[in-house]
Formats: sequence, structure tokens, C-alpha cells
Amino acid sequence: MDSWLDLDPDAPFGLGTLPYGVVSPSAGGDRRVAVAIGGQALDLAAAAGAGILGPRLVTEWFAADSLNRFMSTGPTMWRELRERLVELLSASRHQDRTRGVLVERQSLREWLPWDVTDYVDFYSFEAHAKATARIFRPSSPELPPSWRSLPIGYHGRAGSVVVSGTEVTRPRGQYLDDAGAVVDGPTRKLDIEAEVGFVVGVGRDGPARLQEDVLEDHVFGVVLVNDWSARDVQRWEYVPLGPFLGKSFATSVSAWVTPLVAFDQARVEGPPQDPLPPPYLAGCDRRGIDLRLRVDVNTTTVAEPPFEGMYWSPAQQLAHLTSNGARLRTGDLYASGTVSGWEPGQAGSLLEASLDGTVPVVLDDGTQRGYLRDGDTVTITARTGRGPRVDLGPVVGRVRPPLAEPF
Ligand SMILES: O=C(O)/C=C/C(=O)CC(=O)CC(=O)O
Ligand SMILES: [Ca+2]
Ligand SMILES: [Mg+2]
Repeated sequence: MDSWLDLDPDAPFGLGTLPYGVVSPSAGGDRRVAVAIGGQALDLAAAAGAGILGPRLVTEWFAADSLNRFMSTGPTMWRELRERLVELLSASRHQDRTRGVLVERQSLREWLPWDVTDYVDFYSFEAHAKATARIFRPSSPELPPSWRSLPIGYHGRAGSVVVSGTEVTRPRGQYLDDAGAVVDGPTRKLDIEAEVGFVVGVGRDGPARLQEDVLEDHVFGVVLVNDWSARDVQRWEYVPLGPFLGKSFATSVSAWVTPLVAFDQARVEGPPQDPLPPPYLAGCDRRGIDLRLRVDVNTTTVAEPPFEGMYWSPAQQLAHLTSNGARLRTGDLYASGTVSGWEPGQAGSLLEASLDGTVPVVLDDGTQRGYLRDGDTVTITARTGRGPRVDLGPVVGRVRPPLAEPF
């Protein structure tokens, strides 16, 4: 389907994506929910107010600081709005009225699109799990004993989630120096993790065990995530309770949430699972999404990790997350785990790509990176690998120098 807008087919975001975000005029003004189309944004608060969305899609959901109210309405309303948007942007009879609520995205400030309630990070890429184990735990087995039995994860810090474009200050922390002495100082191993995040629209109180459409019933949309990590801090603190301050200083997400339904034609069966996990996992939808990620450091593409190889599907992650009765709430975010493939150039972190800094990555300008330098800008984008083009991202972050000594 074509739009009457003159859209560049080689650029995000076409009619197949229609991602939601929260914006305000850069010059000042209220925040509102918008949908991105090409280089423009359709102001949904204005559209609802002007009566172009139809009577069931009410202004209060969109004249808001976050997507949470609209996300909580559920799949029927999500579908109704998306179908209406496609109609408005493709049928030329709607052109005049619709143009009146379009704004150039360049003139807008982008905000964190939803209020993040809880944040979980999984660990579901086998290539990543094995590569990190070889570096962090060289004398242990490559996969923890439970890895093929359940999707391993940890609870992150919801308040540390920031929108794309937010600068990331190099964190301080404790770590061991080369001589094995404990240091408290700015991290020397600032890293990224390229991940795909799932945003919960509809919560639930009980376990999502063996529910057929567990993903479609609860997940509103998909974002890109950069789980910034201070590897020296992480390594010193994580035994036995897992990631703590080495990851809680910032987690960046894209400003645009792409609806889950946009990926219908890019869904793919994940790798075979052996041994078969318990029925509440084995009975879930096993499909992932065929997405190609791209990680740039400044102007150099340093990795193109494939998302389709994820071992545990997003439906299985959701079923596991709620299997003990843990509440799911509107605004919960769960991330896939670092997306890494088996081939060179497919690592979603510098820890893997540079083997903990020992084999630096070379950038276009000839400089080398074991880990990130102050001033570096990291950009992650993704698009579907099959079916119509659907885009995710970007998630962008620039590294700022550490704060001065606190004492
Ligand atoms: O293997 C480890 O000890 C640590 C791994 C991570 O840092 C990864 C983590 O945050 C989970 C993931 O992104 O896959
Ligand atoms: Ca992570
Ligand atoms: Mg929390």
C-alpha cells in the first residue's frame, strides 16, 4: 500500500511501521502522543480533537505525557487505531484533513515514550552467553546448567531507562586494576549491549501459563535497547547476585515504539530446543522475529547482529516472567538479552567484539576501540529481514566524561 505522502522507500518510517512516540514542539509546548511517518509525525491529540480518528479513539489517551493510557486499552483499540491511520495516510480523500495534523519531526523534541514500571533483561542468545562465559568464567562450563531449561534473566532498574538522544555520563564504580587492587573511579570498560525490548500494554495478575496468544494479548510494541554496561564494575560485583551498579546507570530505548503487529510477516520459528523445556514453556508460541540490527560507533558500523537466532522466544520469556504469579503491569519492559550471532561482525557488545579489549575494533578514522571513549556516539537501528520493511530505532547515545571526584 502506498501513501499520498512522498516517502523515501529507503528511509524509515513507511506505512508498514507507524511507530508511536511522545513529542513536544522544540520551541515549547505540551507533550502529546504521535505516530511517525517518514520525516513527519502525526499529532494524535490534534487528530482525535479534530474528529478524524473516529468516536472510539478519545483525545485523553493522546493528550498525555506517556503512551501508558492508550497501551492499557488492549489489542482491539490498538488495531482500530492502526487501521484508521493506514486509511488516513493512504486514501487521498483524507489528504487535506490529515496534512493539518502532520508536523516535521525535526521541529519536535522526543521524550521517553512510556512510563517504565518494571524492567527485566533476559540472556537468550547462545552465542552471547557462551562468549561472555569464556571471558568472565574461563574455567566454568560455557552455559550455566539451567540455560536450556528456562530463560535466564535479572530484574533491572526501571528508573534508569532513558530515551534515545540522552547523553550517558561515564559512571564511577569499584573494580580491580591491572595489579589486582580495588579502585573506585570512572569505569575503564564502558560497553554497549544491543537488544530488542518488548513493551507491555496490558498487565495481568496471574501466571500467563499455556495461554495461546500470550504475546499478542499483552505486548503493545517493540523498541531497541542499549543496555550500557561497565564491564570492570560488573565483573567485580556480580557474584553471586548478578548485575547491579555496572548496568543501572543508564539503559537507552528508542523514542519510537513499533507495534508488535507490524512484524506479523517477519515472524520466524526459533532454533530447536533440546531438551524440551517444561510444558508451560514448550507449549508457547516459539516464533521470534527476523530483524537485522546494526550497531554504529561514530561513523563506523561495528556489528550487524541477527535477532532471528534467539533461543527463547518473546512469548516464552513472558510466560516465564509471570510463571510464579509475578504481576505484569502496563509499562513493563523486558529485553531480549544481548543480540549476538555466531559469525564475525555479529557481536552485540564490545566485550565480545574486542575480546574484553584485547583485540580492539578499528574505526573508519583509524582509531581503535577496546571499549568506548568519552565523546563516542553509539547508534543502534534495525529493520525486518523478510516481509515488508518495518523499522526499529534508532537508539542513540553519546558518552560524556565522568563527573568530578565526589570527595
Ligand atoms: O555472562 C555474564 O556474566 C553476563 C552477561 C551480561 O552482561 C549480559 C546481560 O546483561 C544479559 C544479556 O544482555 O544477555
Ligand atoms: Ca543486557
Ligand atoms: Mg525496578
